[in-house]
Amino acid sequence: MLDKSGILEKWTNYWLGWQPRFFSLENGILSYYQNEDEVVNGAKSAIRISGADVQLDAVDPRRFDISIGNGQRFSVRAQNEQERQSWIIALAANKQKSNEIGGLKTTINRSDKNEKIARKSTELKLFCDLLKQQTFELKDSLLSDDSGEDKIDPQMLSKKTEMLSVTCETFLKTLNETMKLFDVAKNSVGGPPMSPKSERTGFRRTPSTTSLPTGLQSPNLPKKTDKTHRRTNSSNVTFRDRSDSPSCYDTRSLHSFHGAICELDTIDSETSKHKPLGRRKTPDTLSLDLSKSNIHFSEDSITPEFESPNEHFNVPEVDESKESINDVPTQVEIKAKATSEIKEETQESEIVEKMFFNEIEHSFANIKMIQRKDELELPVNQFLSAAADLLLIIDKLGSKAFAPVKMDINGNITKIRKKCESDANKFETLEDIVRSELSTGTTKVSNSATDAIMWLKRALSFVANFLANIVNGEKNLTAALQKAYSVTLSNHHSWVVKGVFALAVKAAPDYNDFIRALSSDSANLECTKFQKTLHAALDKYTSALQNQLSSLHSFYLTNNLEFNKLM
Ligand SMILES: CCCCCCCCCCCCC/C=C/[C@@H](O)[C@H](CO[C@@H]1O[C@H](CO)[C@@H](O)[C@H](O)[C@H]1O)NC(=O)CCCCCCCCCCCCCCCCC
Repeated sequence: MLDKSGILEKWTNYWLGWQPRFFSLENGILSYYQNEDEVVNGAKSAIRISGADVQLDAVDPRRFDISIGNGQRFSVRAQNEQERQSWIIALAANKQKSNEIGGLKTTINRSDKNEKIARKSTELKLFCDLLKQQTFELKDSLLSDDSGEDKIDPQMLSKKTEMLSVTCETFLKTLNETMKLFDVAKNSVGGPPMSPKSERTGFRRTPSTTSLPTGLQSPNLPKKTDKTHRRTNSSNVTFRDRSDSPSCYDTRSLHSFHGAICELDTIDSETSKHKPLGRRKTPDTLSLDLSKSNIHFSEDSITPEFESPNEHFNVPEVDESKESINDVPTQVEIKAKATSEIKEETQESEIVEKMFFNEIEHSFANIKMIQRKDELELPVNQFLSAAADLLLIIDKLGSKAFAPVKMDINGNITKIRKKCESDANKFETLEDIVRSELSTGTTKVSNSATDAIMWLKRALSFVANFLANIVNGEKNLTAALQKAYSVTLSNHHSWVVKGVFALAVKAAPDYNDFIRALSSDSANLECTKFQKTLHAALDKYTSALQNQLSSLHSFYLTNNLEFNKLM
């Protein structure tokens, strides 16, 4: 999960206005403290983010509001727009993750479809922000600097465009999924089905604000010409409306939500001037309550002060899932198990050939480190070949979302190889290469091999950590990746790359598909022997890689080469 902490200004009341507070987002809980020193004394308040809805303020680029249900919300301001984006991504990733873990439990009685739509909507908002930011970054990297010199770095450019294309693809995929969900939701409340053509493409023509299909438009919904009832802004997805009828899962609400998603760019922000919060009454607001995954009219949403005596921990109860009482195996099942065990015995000899680890030519598990003085060092060729072979698994997983990862690792392997080829010195170990750059003072020059080895080390640490999580029994790949990311790469990444990570993780396969990718097509994943053998091989591979990386990392630390510029 993308955890985050730092100072945000929180709206307190009209007397005190915006006050700096220390916020911490961890494991799906957003807590805040008077200041960082107060963390030891416990939070002033905390909310579970899975039950909250985050809204960007359309006017103030630093501000966002967090609705915590029952019409309650609080407002905060980041230091700048980028910092706000970074919080939004962290909140969205936490929300997404919390929902994966416990979302359905907390909303057991609510419509699954609406829950999904709500999540998709949050994701779309996030991707939209990411797209904008990545486009600006791309533009920036294409502009010459003040000296008039061309500062285009082809490798950097291609990395950025690759990441942008991942974001675009995921955005479209999510939009497509959202449209399908809408269609299902609408059909289930009596709306017309998609036309065969739009069904095929997954997209439909977007009704404009004034032209929702006749019959779908509520007489109470705002008319575009009616200035007093314009949409307030694009991000809040909140409408002014005259209606006073609260209604969950209302056909009319679903249609207006559909319109909202599709019209993000055409929404009028004229009426969106913000009153600072405090106790503010916003009568007749038609809002999309994403946390509850339903869309409702709240007649009277009072915004409480987060610090008022009424503010509270809004951590919804989680229903424990009930255990099945039907776990005792029947005689037939016992027999079947015995038969499959016999089969497994006979398959045992084939198992060994059926795994990624035996198919690759170069494995970290087979690397023999080289003794130098008191230290063991890493043989260049063996290590780079093992890293290159690791990428084969990414090919097998097949998603384009992993392209930036492949490119990054491949790029570094190539840089290191080139360094070896261009230098008359014969480098036996990776450490030899770094020592050579240390002696010439070139470790920090652009495209140095020292830099490439450092990033390769970081990428592989991520992989090793991810695999260790699997070896330790984590069966949720997204969780394994997120845990690995938070302890290895996250500290080195800017919020844009963190966003790309959040997207790439969405393309992660499920556990069985991953195991299948590590096996041959004919492998029997159910077979216990196969599982044990695979587990042992994975363990061996991971431990070897961890040892090698830890030795390389010590070398970097000793030589003060580990630096922390955010990428
Ligand atoms: C199950 C597979 C899921 C994979 C999900 C992975 C998602 C990771 C997404 C991260 C995207 C990062 C893209 C690139 C970021 C770069 O900006 C960053 C910095 O680059 C460096 O910049 C330097 C300065 O200019 C430059 O000099 C240097 O050359 C360049 O590298 N790079 C990084 O942060 C490195 C990120 C690498 C991420 C590695 C992920 C590897 C995932 C592999 C998973 C497969 C595991 C299966 C293994 C099974 C084996 C048995």
